[in-house]
Amino acid sequence: MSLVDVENLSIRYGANTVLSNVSLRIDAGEILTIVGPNGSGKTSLLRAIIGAVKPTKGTVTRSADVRLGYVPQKLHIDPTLPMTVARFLSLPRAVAPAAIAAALSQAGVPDLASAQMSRLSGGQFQRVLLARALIGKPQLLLLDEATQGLDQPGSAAFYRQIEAVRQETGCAVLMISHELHVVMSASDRVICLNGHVCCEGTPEVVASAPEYRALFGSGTMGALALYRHDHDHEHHSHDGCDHSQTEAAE
Ligand SMILES: Nc1ncnc2c1ncn2[C@@H]1O[C@H](COP(=O)(O)OP(=O)(O)OP(=O)(O)O)[C@@H](O)[C@H]1O
Repeated sequence: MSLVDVENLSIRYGANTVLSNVSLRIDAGEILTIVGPNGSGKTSLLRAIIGAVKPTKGTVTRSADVRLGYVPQKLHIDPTLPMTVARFLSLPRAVAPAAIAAALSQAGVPDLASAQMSRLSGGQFQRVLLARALIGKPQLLLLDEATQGLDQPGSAAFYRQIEAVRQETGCAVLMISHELHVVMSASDRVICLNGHVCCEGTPEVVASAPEYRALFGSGTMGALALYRHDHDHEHHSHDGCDHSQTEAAE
């Protein structure tokens, strides 16, 4: 059963078309990763899925009453503001201490309830954001480059936690990531985005696809060649890809 159906989605900001004719579905319980260079429309896609951006064209259909949990890329909290983790998790609505404890435990940081937000390490902070997303018992967890700023072991541990959460709760996960070599192994399916869907499939299929290699290179699963897009691959007319539009938008 699909939780979200995106059909022929296009998003334009003024004259800038950032997504053209993107279609995808997210099924219950699957881990789907979106990869793509900077400015390729990943965040815009995610924001359209949660309803924060209106499609210019196309539709986003969420299954009735689907519960979403969103882990943002970053959240700035004024370091001079005293606030415990438990208090933070009770904003904007009060949450029972047992629910806070359960969410923190699921996020892998069971002992942090009374810690000060300003004293958390980067990895602990991201897990608290994960705990916040888990409080509503989401059926779909959306993560927007949630490991930005963490070192490689830190992000690998974070993604293992995500897999554990999926295992425990059965939620589906949609994540955006630049750390392809790390998330690829944790994903059931990968979509490579560059204003349009360049290629998609299992991690193995995407990693060996010429479109993916053109974007990310092939060394260490592309990890060393991020963000380069030479447009040296060809699209066939039947795949509906139009790079001229994306390039004009960049
Ligand atoms: N609210 C907005 N108004 C105008 N332009 C926007 C808005 N949000 C994003 N953009 C532009 O749309 C393009 C795609 O941005 P988006 O954040 O979706 O890409 P991204 O793939 O997530 O990028 P990154 O990897 O750098 O986070 C960028 O050129 C960006 O400047």
